[in-house]
Amino acid sequence: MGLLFSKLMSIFGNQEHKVIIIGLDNAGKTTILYQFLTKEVVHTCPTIGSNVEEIVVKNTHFLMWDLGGQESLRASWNSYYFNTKFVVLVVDSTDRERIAVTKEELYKMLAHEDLKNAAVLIFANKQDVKNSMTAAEISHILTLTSIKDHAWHVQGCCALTGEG
Ligand SMILES: Nc1nc2c(ncn2[C@@H]2O[C@H](COP(=O)(O)OP(=O)(O)OP(=O)(O)O)[C@@H](O)[C@H]2O)c(=O)[nH]1
Ligand SMILES: [Mg+2]
Repeated sequence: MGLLFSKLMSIFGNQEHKVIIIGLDNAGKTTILYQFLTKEVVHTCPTIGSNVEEIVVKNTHFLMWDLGGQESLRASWNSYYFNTKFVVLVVDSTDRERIAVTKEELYKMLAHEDLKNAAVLIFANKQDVKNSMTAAEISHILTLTSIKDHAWHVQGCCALTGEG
C-alpha cells in the first residue's frame, strides 16, 4: 500500500503542468512572469516569440510559457495550446480602447479544441494606475459569467509590486 501510494505520488505529485501566459502586447505578461519567479521587476522588451521558465511549487512543476502579444504574433498562439492545463490571460486595465480586442482573443482561444480542458486565470493588471478598470469592470466587459465550459477566475494585480 505504502509503496503503491508513494509510487502514485511520484507519478502525480511530480507532474509537470503547462501554463501559457497570453494577452495583448504591453499588458505586462513578461513582467508578471519574472515578478513571480524572482519577486523583482525586470526591465522588459516586447516579447518576440516566447519566454519559457519552470516554476516548482510543492513538487509540482509548472512550465510557464510567456507569449508575445503583438498583433502579428497572436496568430501563432494556437501553436502553444497543445497539452496546456492553465491559461493566464493578462489584461492591461488601463487600456480601455483595446479591451474589445482582448475579448475577441479570449473567446477565440476558449473555442480552441486543445484548450477545452484548460482553466483560465484572468489578471486585471496595472491596478496601481489611477482610473484603471477594476477586476469587476473587466469581468463585466469580458462577460466572464457567460463562460460555462471552462473554470475561470479573475484577479486584480500589479506586476510592479507583486500585489494580487
Ligand atoms: N504601472 C504598471 N506598469 C506595468 C505593470 N505591469 C507591467 N507594466 C509595464 O508595462 C510595460 C509592458 O510590460 P511587459 O511585461 O513587457 O508586457 P508584455 O505583455 O510582456 O508585452 P509583449 O511581450 O509585447 O506581449 C512595461 O513597461 C512594464 O513595466 C503594472 O502592474 N503597473
Ligand atoms: Mg512580453
